[in-house]
Amino acid sequence: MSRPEEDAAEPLIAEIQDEGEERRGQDGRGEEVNESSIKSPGAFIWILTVVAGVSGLLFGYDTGVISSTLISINTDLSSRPLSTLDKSLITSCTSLFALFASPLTGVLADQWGRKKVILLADILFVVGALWQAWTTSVWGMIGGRSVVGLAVGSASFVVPLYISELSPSPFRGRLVTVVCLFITGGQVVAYIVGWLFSEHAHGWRWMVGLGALPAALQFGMLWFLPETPRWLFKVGRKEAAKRVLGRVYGPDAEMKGVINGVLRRVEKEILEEEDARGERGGVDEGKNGWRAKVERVNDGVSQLAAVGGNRRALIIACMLQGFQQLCGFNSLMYFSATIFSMVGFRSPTLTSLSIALTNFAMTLVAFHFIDRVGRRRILIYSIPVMIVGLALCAVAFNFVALPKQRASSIELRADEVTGEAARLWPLVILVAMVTYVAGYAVGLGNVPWQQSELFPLSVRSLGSGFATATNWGSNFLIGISFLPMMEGLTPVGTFALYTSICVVGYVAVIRIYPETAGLGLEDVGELLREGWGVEESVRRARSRRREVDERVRDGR
Ligand SMILES: O[C@H]1[C@H](O)[C@@H](O)[C@H](O)[C@@H](O)[C@H]1O
Repeated sequence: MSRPEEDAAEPLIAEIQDEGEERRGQDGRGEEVNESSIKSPGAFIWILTVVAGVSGLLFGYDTGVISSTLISINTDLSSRPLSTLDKSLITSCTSLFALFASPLTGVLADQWGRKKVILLADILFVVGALWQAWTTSVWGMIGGRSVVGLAVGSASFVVPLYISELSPSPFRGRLVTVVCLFITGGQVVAYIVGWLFSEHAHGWRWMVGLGALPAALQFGMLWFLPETPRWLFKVGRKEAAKRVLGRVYGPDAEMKGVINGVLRRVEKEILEEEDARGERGGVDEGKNGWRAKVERVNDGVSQLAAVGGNRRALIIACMLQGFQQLCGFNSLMYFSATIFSMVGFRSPTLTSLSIALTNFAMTLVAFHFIDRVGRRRILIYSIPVMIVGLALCAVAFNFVALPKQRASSIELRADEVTGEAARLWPLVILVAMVTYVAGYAVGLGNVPWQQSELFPLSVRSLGSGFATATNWGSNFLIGISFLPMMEGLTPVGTFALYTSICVVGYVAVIRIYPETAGLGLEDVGELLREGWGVEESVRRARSRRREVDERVRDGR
């Protein structure tokens, strides 16, 4: 965290206090009430979300395109066919480098600001895409995919953070979900591009190279967009923070009160944090230079572990990100064509498009409901659907006569599976998988990306970086273990294991994940200060819903 360089905004605090005081309701939470009366996010915030969301498109595209790339490379790299080891390394190096990038750029996002990290990710996306398109060797490809991994790792944590720090709280969930729409949309585009280019000689070079285009476009557009008001305020640029909030909320008089309310809460959080740091004997914010920076990172890490509220936020964020991956979804994303081929579908690539399309379509449903229904409730409704889908898959695999060949072979044909089972049970598996993916996309596929709202400003970036690293670590684990598990544990065992992971995840969500929908970013920290805050959050969410219903009924 850099030293606040005071700008000409000294009177601002007094102004904030006066207006904030004026607008606070009897319950002392007036700003929250004001924000909830905003009807729509406004054009500026939409433009900003869409431009930032392009990183999600790149994330989805680069992770989705690999399955068709691998089957189109033939002998183009190192003048030989790809071995199983080559394929595993090319696929998994992206998640591995993403895993390293997220906590690292979590530190950078505090020191440079959120926007500069997105710009850095764009440069990496362009370099990685062109590198892959031009490479002639397997190791060159692994190098290019690793650079893309650094880009995906940085973008996947900083973009939700950027959007959530800019969004008015009633729309924060939906606006962050736009990123997930871009991710899942990017995966659909990748499947389609893969299918279009797979027939062309060296078409895979286009598949991977095309990723440079949106990144370059985003780089150009992002220059004109602002830094987040929370980060600006944190580094002492209070007037700039106020100007950005003015663009987010609009110029009218009522909004002035809302803006001051937001600034007031941010300031209160910063002051409380400084007091706590003083008591703990933390690093002097006035110091600069590398040593002080490293000390500050150490201080951030120990704050995350030692302060109860931060620790709880970190546990919840990492738990959700871990379950998002360990429930096995990406084994379908990466290997559904292999599975559908194994169980006898004649056109496995086309069948696997149904997985990507369901994922995208149901993320649209999440987009519609996430703020109305709430994060916690949406998980409570959707995880059981995943459990049913996975359990049905495990049962159905019992009745499919699988060929004796290795599960990793994609060359199997339907006529190797005989009898009635060849017709009915593969269809049951398809329906079960689509059901599972639908449940996933509505809840677990996107709720964990709301992670930034769990952390107070002082550790928001670092905490989100660690949670994103948990996501990529678990993603890596699923990617390398799926095919061996299908062989060693059998498909029934593999899907039964994913089912039990979902059951554990469900219980954990019920016990420790509070409802954060509709709360101001600064209120979430208060909720987690003394405990998990589940009951209190559910009570508050109920009363907020009642309030909105009444407003709708009265036509306000
Ligand atoms: O939120 C996204 C989304 O659900 C993607 O489809 C999935 O591939 C990613 O791993 C996940 O983080």
